[in-house]
Amino acid sequence: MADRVIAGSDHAGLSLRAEAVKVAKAAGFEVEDLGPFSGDSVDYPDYARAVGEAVVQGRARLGILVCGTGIGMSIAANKVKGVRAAHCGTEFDARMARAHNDANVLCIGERVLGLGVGSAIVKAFLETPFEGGRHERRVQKMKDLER
Ligand SMILES: O=C(CO)[C@H](O)[C@H](O)[C@H](O)COP(=O)(O)O
Repeated sequence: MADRVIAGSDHAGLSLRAEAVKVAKAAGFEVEDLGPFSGDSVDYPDYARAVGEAVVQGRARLGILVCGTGIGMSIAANKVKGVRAAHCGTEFDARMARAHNDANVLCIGERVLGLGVGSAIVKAFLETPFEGGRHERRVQKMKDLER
């Protein structure tokens, strides 16, 4: 079965979400795109919840959330038990979020990053594996905080 990514945004993240979907498909992922599909104003917590729950339920291995800044999405997604959402502003952030934190949801801001930098961050997030080792213990301690 193909590796799966699930994506969502609010109205402020439509264009970067579309780019993220293209990047994920080009990297070989099967993509589920939860929308929205018009520019009407919507509420980011609704999409953060939908993507976060889908990842935790195993419908996709990784999630991508885009809003204006990425901040609201990350705050909301991290309230879903089992989500480790990382708000990333650089490719280095994205690589470390996967390699060290085993982040399962990427949160990015279209109004801050634009499409070029945003797409590069998505690519870095999707292509970086979790390193394990000493980071396993730390990730487990984060999971313990949820109990
Ligand atoms: O949640 C956010 C800020 O942390 C997002 O950037 C939203 O996209 C933003 O708040 C939406 O703002 P708008 O004025 O309703 O377009």
